[in-house]
Amino acid sequence: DRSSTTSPSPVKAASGRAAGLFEDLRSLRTKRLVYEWTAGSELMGYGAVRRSSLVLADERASQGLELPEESYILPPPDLVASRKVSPRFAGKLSPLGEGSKKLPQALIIGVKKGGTRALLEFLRVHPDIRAVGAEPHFFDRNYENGLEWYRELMPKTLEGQITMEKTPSYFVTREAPARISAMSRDTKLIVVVRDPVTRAISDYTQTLSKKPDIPSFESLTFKNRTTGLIDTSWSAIQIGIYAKHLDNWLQYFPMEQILFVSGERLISDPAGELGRVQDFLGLKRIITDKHFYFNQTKGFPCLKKAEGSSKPHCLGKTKGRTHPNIDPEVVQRLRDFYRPFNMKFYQMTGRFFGWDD
Ligand SMILES: Nc1ncnc2c1ncn2[C@@H]1O[C@H](COP(=O)(O)OS(=O)(=O)O)[C@@H](OP(=O)(O)O)[C@H]1O
Repeated sequence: DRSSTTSPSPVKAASGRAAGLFEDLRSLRTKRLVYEWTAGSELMGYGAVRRSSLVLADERASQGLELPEESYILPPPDLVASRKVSPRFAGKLSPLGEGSKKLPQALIIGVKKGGTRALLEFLRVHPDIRAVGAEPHFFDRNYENGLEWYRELMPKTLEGQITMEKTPSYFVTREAPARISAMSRDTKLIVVVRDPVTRAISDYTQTLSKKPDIPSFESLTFKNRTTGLIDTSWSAIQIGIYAKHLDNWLQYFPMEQILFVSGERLISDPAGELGRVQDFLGLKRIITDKHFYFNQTKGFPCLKKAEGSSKPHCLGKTKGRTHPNIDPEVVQRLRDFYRPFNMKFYQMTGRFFGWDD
């Protein structure tokens, strides 16, 4: 039943437990900030763009809003629906265009710069997964458009196929858990996490590529460089406090419904992480080692054959950028800052991600 809206008691139990764990965070020096973050943060807000923003890239750029990755700007739904069956859909959709559009049963909700595009592209190889290429931003920016609008964006699926989308900002959107739970409390959630320090630098590198005149990473990191006080209102820093964001999700979803993928392992052992994801989604392990090769030039694993194609496929040039060198002292200060939050996150998820060696 995908229309139920109330939470079962296990969710409450899980959230109670999480709340307890999170209480420990109060003892941290950062306590005051943790609680300030929940209100009025740019991250928690939505509604900057209420209309279908997916095709308004230029307009959004002029409003200073973040653009989706170039090649993933979605064409209008009508165009998608009327498109002739391409080789991309080979074996998944009959030439008659059979199947129906369903709301997603699984979502990649984050984190920004975690490796979400790689995960989605790899998952699309599976014959039982159909995914939207663009980021719909439904549960943050486009919620007012309604569920029918959202469903229209989805590809047609046949019986047994799983519909998916990825929008990395959901993980830090305060309203997202309640909204997703209202769509279906059975939604499976996947979070690709990455060392928060590297993630912050990656995030900064992306912003820098669009706005070359922004201040240095080092100066944005601190509220006051002399005292070493970190500016936790800077989104590049805030997104990496995974334990705090996760706490919000646990108010609506039990831990068993959330899978954490290691962004680092997704690079060093893509087949291993994909195995876990396929298990979590209840799918046969079809994506294996055989699907990947390590591309020396790219420096990343790539697909031997992309979805519906016979050609090798690496992610685009915005994935796997060279990061600027950051003052090692600043990196160390950030490591110290994140350590307790990382520990809490390992404790909550039951997985050691190894960011704090
Ligand atoms: N196979 C493969 N190829 C290329 N890149 C890979 C791959 N696997 C993971 N990554 C890492 O993905 C990082 C980008 O993360 P996201 O796709 O989540 O970014 S975004 O939030 O959607 O913009 C990107 O971050 P940067 O290295 O900082 O560019 C990559 O490190």
